[in-house]
Amino acid sequence: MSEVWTIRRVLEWTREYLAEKGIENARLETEWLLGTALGLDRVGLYVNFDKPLNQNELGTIRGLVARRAKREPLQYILGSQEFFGLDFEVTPAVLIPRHDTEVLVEEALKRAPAAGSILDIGVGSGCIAVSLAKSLPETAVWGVDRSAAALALARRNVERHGVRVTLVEGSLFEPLTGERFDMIVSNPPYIPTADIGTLQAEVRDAEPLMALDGGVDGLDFYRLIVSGASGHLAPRGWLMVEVGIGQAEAVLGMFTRAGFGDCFTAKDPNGIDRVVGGRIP
Ligand SMILES: C[S@@+](CC[C@H](N)C(=O)[O-])C[C@H]1O[C@@H](n2cnc3c(N)ncnc32)[C@H](O)[C@@H]1O
Repeated sequence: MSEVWTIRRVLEWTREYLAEKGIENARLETEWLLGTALGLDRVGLYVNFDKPLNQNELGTIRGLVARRAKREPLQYILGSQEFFGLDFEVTPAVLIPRHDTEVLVEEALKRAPAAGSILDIGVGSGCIAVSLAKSLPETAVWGVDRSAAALALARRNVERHGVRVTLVEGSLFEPLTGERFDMIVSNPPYIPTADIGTLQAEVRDAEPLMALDGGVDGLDFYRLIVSGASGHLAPRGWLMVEVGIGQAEAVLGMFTRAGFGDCFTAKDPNGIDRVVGGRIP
């Protein structure tokens, strides 16, 4: 006799299965996965609790749940992540936007000229550049990344949100000869190479190494960005970067030694110094 799999039954079974696999928010994640597979929001799932699912629907759900059980990040499976109130497409070509990075956008918006120019180094999904372009429609926003696959996705996110961002491929300032900006922002790779193996499986095995590895002490990109920025900033131009836990002091030291003034740090919602900034004289 074939069993009847209702939404309620699949929800319960999947929640238990994912919890056994060590997924922390198994109930919530189950709802997201089923909702995506069935094209329903949370309320839609609940009002259809007793609806039996057909073989096609069960097959789709099985595929998504198997991916999550193998610790693929939920955002890659769902194909999106919210950042600064906007929905971004994400694929394994890019780092999943983190809410901590919103502090960098907030600090940039406090200081950005209304109609200037901003460069985002390591644009990835485009979450920072698109958020800035959305809030500053008169500003020329640029994004650079070494990854062609990341840039292709950033381009889709730029189009999705109807903004204008100039995207260029290359390493750091290399494709930007002769260009100067009123502000440079960056969330560069900052994990020390030796720590990458100790990261959560979802990050270590699924997110691009090129987005994570910051060299032996994690600070390689800050050295390169701080030393190169003055050649690409307009007078009084700001540089601001996201930093990892415990890196703010070292990065602030690089800013002051390089002659940046009005230096500051800003904390994320957990009270961790997350942004370092300053401007050239
Ligand atoms: C930590 S991710 C940040 C992505 C996105 N800006 C965000 O905040 O979610 C760093 C990005 O820097 C890019 N990247 C790594 N090395 C680079 C380089 N030498 N030049 C330009 N971009 C680089 C990676 O491809 C990745 O997209």
